[in-house]
Amino acid sequence: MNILSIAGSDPSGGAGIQADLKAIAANGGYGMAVITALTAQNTRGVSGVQAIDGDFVTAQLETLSADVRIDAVKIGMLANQEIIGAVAAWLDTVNAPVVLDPVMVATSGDALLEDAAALHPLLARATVITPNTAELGALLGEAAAQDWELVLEQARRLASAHDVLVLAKGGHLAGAQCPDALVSAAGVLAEFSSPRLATKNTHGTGCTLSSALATRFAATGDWATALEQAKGYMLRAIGAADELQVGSGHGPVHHFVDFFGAADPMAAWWEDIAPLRAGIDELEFIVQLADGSLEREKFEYYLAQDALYLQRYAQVLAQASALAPELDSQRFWAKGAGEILEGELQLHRSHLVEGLANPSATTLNYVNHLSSCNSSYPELIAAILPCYWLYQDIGKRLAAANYEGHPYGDWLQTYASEEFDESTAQAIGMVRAAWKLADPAQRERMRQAFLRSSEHELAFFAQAHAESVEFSTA
Ligand SMILES: Nc1ncnc2c1ncn2[C@@H]1O[C@H](COP(=O)(O)OP(=O)(O)O)[C@@H](O)[C@H]1O
Ligand SMILES: Cc1ncc(COP(=O)(O)OP(=O)(O)O)c(N)n1
Repeated sequence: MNILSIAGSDPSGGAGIQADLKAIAANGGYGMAVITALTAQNTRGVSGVQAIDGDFVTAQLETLSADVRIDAVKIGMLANQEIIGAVAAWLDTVNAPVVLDPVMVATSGDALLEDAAALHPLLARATVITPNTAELGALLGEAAAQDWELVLEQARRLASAHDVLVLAKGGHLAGAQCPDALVSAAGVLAEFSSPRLATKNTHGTGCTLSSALATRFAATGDWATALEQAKGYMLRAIGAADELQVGSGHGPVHHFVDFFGAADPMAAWWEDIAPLRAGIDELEFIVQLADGSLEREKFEYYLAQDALYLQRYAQVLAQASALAPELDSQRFWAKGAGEILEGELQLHRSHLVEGLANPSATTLNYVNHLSSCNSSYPELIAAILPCYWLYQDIGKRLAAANYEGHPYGDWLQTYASEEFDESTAQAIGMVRAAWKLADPAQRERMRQAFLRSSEHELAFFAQAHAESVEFSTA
């Protein structure tokens, strides 16, 4: 997908054309750039602006569109009326979706456009306009809204006045959440909210979000989907902004967080439990399960406890779904809960002759640990993860040991399927994403929740043989 950014240059690389090209590439597009203005700018502010001649902006645009197919256009800083006129005239000659970020003022407070009203001829030519609260107010000739209801109301009026979609953004409001909504003259079409991250490094968020939105729309053809994806990307990029050390003011977001973010914490956690994993492999229960010599009574004891555990685990997954910050993770955890209730528990019951037993102390300890994490989404999913990851890991070795006529053959196969691999990879990805957004204290609580659950897994496998487990990863 070829995405054109028409915008100003920010030499610090956090906003403007430089941010646009990074965000377009990070979202899978091929970025192109027509420059409207040079700024002398760093993370502390703008010290100068030199606009490009309107005729030369036209020359850049016409030369490009004479040769290259353009799948979406993102417009940022336009500096003055002459450039706005040049861009508006060129837009009449092309047929591509247009995301217009009506850049007026930088985070530092410096003006980047002479007059808000000058943008009016462009508004009806755009497909989506992405004003922040100050820009939304300025386009309507009103004060900036201070609450989300008024932002949505102003966005609806702007959409109606110019027959355009408006992306209302709540980044500048107070509160723990940052809501964004796609608004038409008829009202809100889609709304996505994210936690407000505690960082001063938000330089270029508007440029980045609008470029990601244009790119994701070119790829998906659906504005709501594009916004959901762009917002998720934005959150990850802001979440990793502090990893970069650029300037002493408002630094940039981490545009390539998905490629070059900090060393993978999940790999470190997996290493932390390496001795524990080796301990599980050596348990009599696992060894005998693999070679088929495990007494049926012990297998049934384990299965009965596991069935009790899974009933509770399904509730914990449902709770993770309820706490999840966005749709993909809500769906994933809810689906996991459903699969346990409809699939896995059936398999257990098919092996059990009698009704379910009472939970053992080991089982209760494990589910109590999960419950103790259930008010914090990051900690809860970190506690949930070992049950996916360790079973997938052990499942591979058990499946390899399976043989024709193995007494527990169908059970050995369950955790070695491609579907389970996929679910485990997704669960790891979601914990990793939550970790990236967490502050250091919360990251440590997540790690502890993961380690404790891993210990409970070891104890759980050991209980049928009443093997004593003295293990701590602390
Ligand atoms: N501290 C933050 N935490 C999470 N998201 C943020 C934060 N600040 C801005 N955003 C998001 O960045 C995007 C750009 O928003 P905003 O800051 O309102 O626009 P602009 O950069 O144009 O002033 C929005 O999706 C907003 O929710
Ligand atoms: C050259 C240039 N263009 C736009 C901006 C403002 O960008 P924005 O994404 O609104 O980011 P903030 O800096 O306001 O967060 C800019 N500074 N320079």
